[in-house]
Amino acid sequence: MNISLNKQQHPPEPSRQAPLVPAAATIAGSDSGGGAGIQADLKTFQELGVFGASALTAVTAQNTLGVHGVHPIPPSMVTAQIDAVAEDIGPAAWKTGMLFSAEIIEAVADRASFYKWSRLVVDPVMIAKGGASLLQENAVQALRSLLLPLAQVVTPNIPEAEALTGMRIEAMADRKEAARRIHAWGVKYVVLKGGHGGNRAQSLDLLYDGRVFTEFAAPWIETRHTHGTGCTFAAALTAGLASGLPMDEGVLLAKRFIQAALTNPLNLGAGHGPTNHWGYNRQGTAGVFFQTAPAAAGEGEGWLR
Ligand SMILES: Nc1ncnc2c1ncn2[C@@H]1O[C@H](COP(=O)(O)OP(=O)(O)OP(=O)(O)O)[C@@H](O)[C@H]1O
Ligand SMILES: Cc1ncc(CO)c(N)n1
Repeated sequence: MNISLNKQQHPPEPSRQAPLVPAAATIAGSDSGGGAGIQADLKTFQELGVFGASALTAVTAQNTLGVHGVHPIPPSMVTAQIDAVAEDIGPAAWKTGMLFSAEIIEAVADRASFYKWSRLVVDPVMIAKGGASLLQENAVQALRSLLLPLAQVVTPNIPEAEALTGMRIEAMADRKEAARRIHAWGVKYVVLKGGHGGNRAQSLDLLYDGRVFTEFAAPWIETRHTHGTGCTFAAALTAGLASGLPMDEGVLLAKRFIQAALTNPLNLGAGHGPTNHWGYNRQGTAGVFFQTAPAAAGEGEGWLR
């Protein structure tokens, strides 16, 4: 029998039938330990009923104790993966995670504007939990000037927001000022995550749409199993947007998902263990509070669901 590995002469006819599930794609690095990066994204998509596609930006040798090595993918290969997914699968939402270099950011921004993605979630990954750098220093500027203006939403943690804006963030007023500055670069929504906020009573995330601040708060969970919380949170938001949720409901879904994923740890690894991606569907979660600010006179304040 003759087996030919040659490329097909004609691309297969794309299906004209409506897909049974929404699709989303992640442009991110591989975490060999399975708790963060592309692995966390795809597991989260799957748990939330969304088909996951991917474009790999880097391979990391990594576990719960640290990052042992980083091998970036050539930018042209990142572009080729995005084109392959965009032209055939047509995801309803895209997410970026570890992008590593200014060259990869340029390639991704080029594709984002070419395909005019309306639902693009940018998680500005910079440093792994153990302290290893996942974004070269000279790439922060590229992220800010090339990618953020094309994003629907950006999800920095506090150190990332500090690196992007160059300001110190301590009080709530600083968080709001940072969100305002980031929003001014053209991104439609900013979610400033509070996992690094130093408040051991609650974890509070702030959504800013250029007009109103919405707070999403949940009880703080004392655990060392926090590897990949940022990736998982942004992936859940991406899945929500791919499923047609408006931004505030997408953030609420993400907050509930990460709360459940932190609640029942899997006890894997000796360091920062992975979160439990099954938690949301197996255990569910309660106690995520939301309020719009200014919260004066109780306007728009309350339990969302
Ligand atoms: N111990 C905790 N208890 C409750 N919620 C938490 C805790 N740690 C993080 N979160 C929540 O998890 C989400 C991710 O936040 P975080 O600020 O930790 O992201 P990150 O630093 O980008 O994660 P990573 O280190 O994986 O990149 C946010 O919704 C945050 O409020
Ligand atoms: C590949 C990868 N992406 C993102 C993070 C951030 O958690 C990580 N540790 N590794």
